[in-house]
Amino acid sequence: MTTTPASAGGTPGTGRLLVRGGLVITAAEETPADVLVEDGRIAALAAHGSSAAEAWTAERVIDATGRYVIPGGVDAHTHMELPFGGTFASDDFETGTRAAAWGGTTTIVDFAVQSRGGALREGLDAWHAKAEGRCAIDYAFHMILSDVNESSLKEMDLLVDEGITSFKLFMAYPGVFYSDDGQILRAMQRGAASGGLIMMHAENGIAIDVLVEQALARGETDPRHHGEVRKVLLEAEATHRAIQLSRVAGAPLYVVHVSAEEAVAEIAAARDKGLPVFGETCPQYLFLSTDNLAEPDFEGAKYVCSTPLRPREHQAALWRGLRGNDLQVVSTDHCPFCFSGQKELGRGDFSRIPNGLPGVEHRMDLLHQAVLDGHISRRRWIEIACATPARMFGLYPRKGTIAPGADADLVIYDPAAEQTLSAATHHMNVDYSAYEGRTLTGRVETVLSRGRVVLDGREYTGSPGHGRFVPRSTCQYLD
Ligand SMILES: NC(=O)NCCC(=O)O
Ligand SMILES: [Zn+2]
Ligand SMILES: [Zn+2]
Repeated sequence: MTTTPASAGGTPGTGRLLVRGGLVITAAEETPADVLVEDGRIAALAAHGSSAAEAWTAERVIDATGRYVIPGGVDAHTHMELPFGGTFASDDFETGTRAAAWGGTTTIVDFAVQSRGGALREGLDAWHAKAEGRCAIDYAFHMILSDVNESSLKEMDLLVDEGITSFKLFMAYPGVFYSDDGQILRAMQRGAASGGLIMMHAENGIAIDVLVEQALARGETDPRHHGEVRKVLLEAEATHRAIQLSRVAGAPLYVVHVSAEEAVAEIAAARDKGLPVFGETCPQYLFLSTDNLAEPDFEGAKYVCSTPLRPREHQAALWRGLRGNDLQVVSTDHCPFCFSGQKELGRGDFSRIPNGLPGVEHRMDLLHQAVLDGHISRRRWIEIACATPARMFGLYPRKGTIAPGADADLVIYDPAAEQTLSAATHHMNVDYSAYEGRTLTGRVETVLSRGRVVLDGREYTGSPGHGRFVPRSTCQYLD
């Protein structure tokens, strides 16, 4: 084990802190080691009881005996304050990043939005203004392209240069975020040239809108019909089409919020050919299903998101995809809307229910439960939740691992603590929990963000404005 000194930087003034006695888990290894933090960075690791570790002194020593010491989570898909369906996602950057910290996530990558007819710059400036001075943890941005034209294509290059190195396109939501195949191909070509990674919402939105209209005409207005019209075949078809377009453009492709077995199969087939195609899924597709969408008295609205929740049988393919690396990342797609006053906008018309689920607080814990349930290994947990999202989006090794020189974004995790998820106890600004009453084993105990303790033995010690914008390099998962 090395004891490399930290380079200058990080968070000056946070001093020296020592995490003693824990099991350090990264994507690469599990090591019983002490971790020395200096000025906001990892300074060194050394085996418990080694002469190097015994010689260390620090202003604060955290006893991690019986605990895991893991990298802070990297959630590469959040939507704080997203405008959608005439309302806004209910977490802003202050409440959303605080909830993320409670759940052991220390970096989010949120989506700045280009409005139709607007410039990328305007959208990016607006998102900087929303986030600056408010975040408890570090943050970065992707850019949503809602209007691919000559000028926005040119702007893509400028954004890559300033650390916005990924762009989301939508094959869904005609008239809102939707891009046609020609626009998609052009954006992919531009991304291929500049290193900007294209992220795809892969659902055939044109066909879905026909089915929505027909369903409503038949009087099928309940939330469960949202799942029925957004058919598996239309996710698979769009995934296939996106892959073919990316091949034509010579561009890598990252498919977001994959929910259907058939879509995983498309990604797996592309990867079998050696193509740079990657997939992300989310906890809601792994733990929830159309049974939730069918809950009576409009309760199913709590589970309306797109791509939609699928029948439970799809979950096995998602877990298999995560184990076999056909899917690389689990992000939350955190996009909360309160049941009262927001989800209720769609009473009598499921197509008016704002799309999205809360989840930024629970990703690390749900995936730890998946370790205990035998779906993934401990190291794979850290790989899909920390290391790979950091590499995929140009944040590694500053984020996503525990190594000398990395930011001291650390989580002391109690693998034996029991907790019950509930809206009464969560920290997200939303009036329901998608996991109400679910009992999990494992809980975040203490969290460091760049060496600063932001959660201290389940007491919140963070503050808005500690979190900084992190410009990203281009995708490192292709290296
Ligand atoms: N996923 C969802 O339902 N809402 C957020 C927007 C998106 O990611 O498509
Ligand atoms: Zn999407
Ligand atoms: Zn999203």
